[in-house]
Amino acid sequence: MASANGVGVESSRKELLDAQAHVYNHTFNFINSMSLNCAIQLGIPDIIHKHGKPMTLSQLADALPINKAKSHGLFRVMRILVHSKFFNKDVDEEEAYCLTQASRLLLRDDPISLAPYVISMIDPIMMDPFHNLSEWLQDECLNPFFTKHGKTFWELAGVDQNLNKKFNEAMACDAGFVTSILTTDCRQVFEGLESMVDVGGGTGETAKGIADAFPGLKCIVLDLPHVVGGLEGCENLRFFSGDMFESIPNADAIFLKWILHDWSDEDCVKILKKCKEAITPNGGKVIIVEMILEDQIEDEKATQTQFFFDVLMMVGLTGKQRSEKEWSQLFSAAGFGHYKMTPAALGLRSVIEVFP
Ligand SMILES: C[S@@+](CC[C@H](N)C(=O)[O-])C[C@H]1O[C@@H](n2cnc3c(N)ncnc32)[C@H](O)[C@@H]1O
Ligand SMILES: O=c1cc(-c2ccc(O)c(O)c2)oc2c(O)c(O)ccc12
Repeated sequence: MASANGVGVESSRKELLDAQAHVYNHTFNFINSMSLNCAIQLGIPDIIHKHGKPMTLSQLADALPINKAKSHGLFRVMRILVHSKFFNKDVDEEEAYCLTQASRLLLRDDPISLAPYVISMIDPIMMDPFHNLSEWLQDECLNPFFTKHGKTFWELAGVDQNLNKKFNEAMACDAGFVTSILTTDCRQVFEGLESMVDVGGGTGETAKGIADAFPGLKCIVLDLPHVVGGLEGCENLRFFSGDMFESIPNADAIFLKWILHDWSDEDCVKILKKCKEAITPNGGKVIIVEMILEDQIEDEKATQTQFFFDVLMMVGLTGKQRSEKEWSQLFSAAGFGHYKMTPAALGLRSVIEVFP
């Protein structure tokens, strides 16, 4: 209803238009992900890096295997990525593109490149299940991934070599950055250990980084046959094919990075009980690298990203992200006595040591 001076109409019209813009923005937020995927597929960060100085649109178009008649399309994709701070526009002379810290993390040959991670997560096999979310909420299936593919993610990764390779590379690319922090800022977590099993350690990059930093530490990577099959260890690192729900090799410490967030509370208790059986009595521990959902919202973007990961685990697997209270309930249910958290040791993720 119009107020006497019409302000009501104006503010309600502005509120309505803002709400409409909000709906449009969220409907097309995926274009950020798709533009990022496009830039990585074309190798744009590497091409700009190799150019050695800010690169104009025409120089970039000439360096790319694209149809030059579509250079304006390239401009429009780059405009999105400049807006989302993956590239800067240097305007000293002609407008030219340069890298930001985020796009430096997308350089293919960088030891901490996240390019493989983006490529894996934007793959249609991984993305399609999101279209089944509402259907899954109404059906009896395990998760939207199963609704879409008729298999669990681990079952499909066991038979689809391309999916398996892309995913393992995605997980591996997280290792370099994480181990550089774990073996410095969190060095005390590993000091004094003689043996450690990285359960679900993938292709071993994280364990290798830790084994290199602690030459006296005997490390084992336990993972499924389609992940560790054929992998060769080195001095103090070896691979072990098995099922963490069946048996975990004994060690002073069990390392669980991005494992428990994959699984339901019930499965996490099963895994943690197997870990408790495996750790050395009197001094053994479980080392967990995971997110800890905060109750109070401080950094909205970090919280949103953690919520993204939470829904990701619901869609792709049977897991979730957990608050400190939820973590402590799991530890208690698995028979552990106490825990020590190092919150945000790894930015969005924390280090949790759990003791019998
Ligand atoms: C999300 S990935 C994390 C990999 C690695 N920890 C990292 O952070 O990069 C989960 C890992 O658990 C492994 N996994 C799944 N089910 C398993 C099982 N039953 N026994 C052992 N490993 C398993 C997967 O093959 C995968 O390598
Ligand atoms: O275990 C994981 C599984 C998935 C995953 C599986 C099926 C999907 O359909 C999907 O979209 C994502 O994604 C992960 C991830 O993104 C991480 O950062 C760490 C671990 C995982």
